Amino acid sequence: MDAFTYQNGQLHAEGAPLAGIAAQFGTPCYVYSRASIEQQFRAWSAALAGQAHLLCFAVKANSNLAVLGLLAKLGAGFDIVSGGELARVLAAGGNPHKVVFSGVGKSVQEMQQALLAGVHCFNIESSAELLRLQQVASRLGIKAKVSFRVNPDVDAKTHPYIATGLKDNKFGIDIESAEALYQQAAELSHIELRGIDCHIGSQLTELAPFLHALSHLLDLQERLAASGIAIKHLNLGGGLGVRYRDETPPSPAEYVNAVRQMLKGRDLTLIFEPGRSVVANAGVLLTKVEHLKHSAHKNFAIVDAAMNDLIRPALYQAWMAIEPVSPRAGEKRCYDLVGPVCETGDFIGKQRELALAEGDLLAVRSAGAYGFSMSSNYNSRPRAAEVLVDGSKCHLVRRRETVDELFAGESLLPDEGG
Ligand SMILES: Cc1ncc(COP(=O)(O)O)c(C=O)c1O
Ligand SMILES: N[C@@H](CCCC[NH3+])C(=O)O
Repeated sequence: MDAFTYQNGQLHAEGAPLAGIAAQFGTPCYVYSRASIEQQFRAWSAALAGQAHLLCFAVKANSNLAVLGLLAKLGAGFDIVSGGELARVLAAGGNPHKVVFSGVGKSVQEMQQALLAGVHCFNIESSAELLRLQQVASRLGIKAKVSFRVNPDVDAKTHPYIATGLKDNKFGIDIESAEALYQQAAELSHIELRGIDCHIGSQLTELAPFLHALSHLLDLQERLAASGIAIKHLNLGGGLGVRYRDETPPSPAEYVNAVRQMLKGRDLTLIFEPGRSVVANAGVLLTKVEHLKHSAHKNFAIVDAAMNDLIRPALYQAWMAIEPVSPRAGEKRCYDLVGPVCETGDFIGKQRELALAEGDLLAVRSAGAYGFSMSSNYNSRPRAAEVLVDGSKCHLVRRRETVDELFAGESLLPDEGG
């Protein structure tokens, strides 16, 4: 399902015209479709029907409270990577017992917060982290449930900045040395071994790397079982890709079916941590053309959204579709769409054939994942508003930041006079 369609020549989010949203809430503005988020999450759940599982939405992909709240109501668990994300999950009504805590650098304070909240599992990425967790847990008198994130040295065939399953990446434990670590953990008083975890990268468009990694995990599970360590769950992380342009990623059902085939006969709970595949295509970034700038060899459309609002093009050279909200007749030109930020890398899209005039609205598609959640205040730009559309109703789920808020925590030096 595509929630963003032209109706009477106007781009809509479900039943709401994007031009109306821009008029009401201003631009730049993120717009999400409730139906689209729910449909994608349900596609994952349906694929796992009849299999013991936990679906933990990766909060980093889109951490707006309203989005987390919708998913919590559908029974989602959450994959978090910070104390801040845990606080968001709790504020959105998420169940802490369905939370898995990932990330290479958990602080003492964050471990404590997660233990007290009663999270389902810590995904541990080093022996140093294991020993720290043992200390914190024993101080609190709580047993920490743990899985080790192993690095299976599998090429995810994605952008190098978002590949995480190769030996050179900072993530996970070399799968060769994992067994020794499980043995060490089994001796610790406040650690309870639960699972094996991996996440080899994001925006994967083929099944083979996932299944290759899974085969390594199953080998490890067998070796551990032979040495008396029973594993209850396998966590395959996130990573399922989406279509930005012409990619043809597997559906959640195709992916999950292939995994279930390989699991046959084993009594294991499956955990997944999907982020992008749930929300990317459920969101757009709405932006307005401020100026057109033509020279002999280049046409620029300067829009009011910039790299601080959406960093994916600048950071990964990511291609995001850009569509006019009210397509106009007239000559198309080849434009680079750039933001107002003072960086040459500040672009939203390059070489796009569009007919444009000042004041036109554009929708940057597939912006529901790693859009607002990666935005910043660079150039002292307040962060965008976020709107969640439900049918023809538009809910402002985060108001635009104000300039005063940007420096509210700052202070001038004390007066040095007299
Ligand atoms: C540990 C972990 N789990 C889950 C995810 C979510 O990945 P994706 O958005 O590709 O599904 C990520 C991000 O890549 C991650 O680092
Ligand atoms: N932020 C990345 C995905 C990496 C997620 C972090 N594990 C993106 O926009 O594609």
